[in-house]
Amino acid sequence: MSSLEEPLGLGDLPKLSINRLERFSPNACRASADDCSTSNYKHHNGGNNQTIFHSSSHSWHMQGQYTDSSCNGVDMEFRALPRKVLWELPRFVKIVEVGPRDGLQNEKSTVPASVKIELIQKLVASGLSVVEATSFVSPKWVPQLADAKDVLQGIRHVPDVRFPVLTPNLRGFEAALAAGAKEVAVFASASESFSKSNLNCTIKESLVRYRDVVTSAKKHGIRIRGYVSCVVGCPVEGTIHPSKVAYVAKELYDMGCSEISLGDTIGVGTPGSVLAMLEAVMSFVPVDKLAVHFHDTYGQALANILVSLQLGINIVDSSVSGLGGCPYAKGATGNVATEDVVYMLHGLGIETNVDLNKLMDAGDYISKHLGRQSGSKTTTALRKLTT
Ligand SMILES: CC(C)(COP(=O)([O-])OP(=O)([O-])OC[C@H]1O[C@@H](n2cnc3c(N)ncnc32)[C@H](O)[C@@H]1OP(=O)([O-])[O-])[C@@H](O)C(=O)NCCC(=O)NCCSC(=O)C[C@@](C)(O)CC(=O)[O-]
Repeated sequence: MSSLEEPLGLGDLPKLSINRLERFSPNACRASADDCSTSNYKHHNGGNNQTIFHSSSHSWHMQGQYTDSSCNGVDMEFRALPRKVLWELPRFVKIVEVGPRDGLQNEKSTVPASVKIELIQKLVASGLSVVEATSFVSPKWVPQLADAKDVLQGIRHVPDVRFPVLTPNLRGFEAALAAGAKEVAVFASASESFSKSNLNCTIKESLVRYRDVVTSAKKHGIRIRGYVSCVVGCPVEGTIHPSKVAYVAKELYDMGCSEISLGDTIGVGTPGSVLAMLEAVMSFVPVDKLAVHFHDTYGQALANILVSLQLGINIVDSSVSGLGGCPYAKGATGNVATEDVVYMLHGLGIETNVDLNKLMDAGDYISKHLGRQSGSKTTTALRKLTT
């Protein structure tokens, strides 16, 4: 065996003392409630009670062993680490499930309305409180969602859940309203080329249309979400400058959208490019009005979500089983899988109100219908353990 293949012994780690390594274990400092003060499970950040570092977490490393006051032998520098990483995270993240819309709009075969309705009911049963149900768009452009009215009819009795639907223009808004929609979403782009291929109009023209939709929605007391797509990259134009994203986000916010979802439509973002984009947008739109929407083409979505949470965002879009892609963005894969997001958030001690097992059942249901394996790594791993 070459030295590279040999496992490292503790003595090979000169920078970490053995004491430190022992403490970095689930059983370390068990008696922390007695030995260590737990008084530091308060939230800092000027009383912002959204931040985390609380004892109700599921993670061993947050169960009480790290405190400010003296705990015999515990290295201050080491104790600072989880604080540094976790301090600014929200306690609760609202997940906006977009699988039935963003996911199924991209399927080659059209999924029957009855299956969509059952999927939505299963998603709701898992605890999700916002499920984007469908789109009132041209059936010529997106035939997969031509049954929007039937889907909305099928879920109209489901209580206490928000079901936003996409509306590209006044016509779509009126159709959604007639079908019983209580919440709609308009979707602009930060890329001129993508706006033209997705909406057949310029960014400015789309904003004019959306102003009409928002005005009408306000009259009817309908809540409106605004999307910005291509927030870091466009399939035609390549890199998108953060200032373009900030401009469109601000326009949508100023016209009355209550929440702005920032979509990395082709999944090219990294924590670096996402950070720059979010900084620009946050100069114009309050952070509590922002959501992030990552596709996982390059496997960066969870990292991008984490960096977004660290900046204070607490609304995350995702798609059960990682369904999706984008009909106008060749090669773009699905949204980040909701199961993977929930697994990560719960691992960080962040609440979601979502039951992971029930969510995986919903994912299994639609994956089985589509005749393929779940796109969720969490589901794949956990199912292997139980079969
Ligand atoms: C925007 C339009 C409507 C303009 O469509 P258009 O072709 O520019 O305009 P048009 O007015 O000439 O309409 C063409 C046909 O659509 C009809 N029409 C017109 N409006 C509607 C409507 N609301 N509902 C039903 N039908 C409609 C209209 O009546 C006409 O029918 P025809 O006369 O040919 O028989 C069209 O381009 C369209 O529907 N595009 C689909 C856009 C779409 O759904 N894209 C996928 C969304 S995904 C996304 O944007 C990204 C996001 C949000 O997921 C975030 C991310 O992932 O990053």
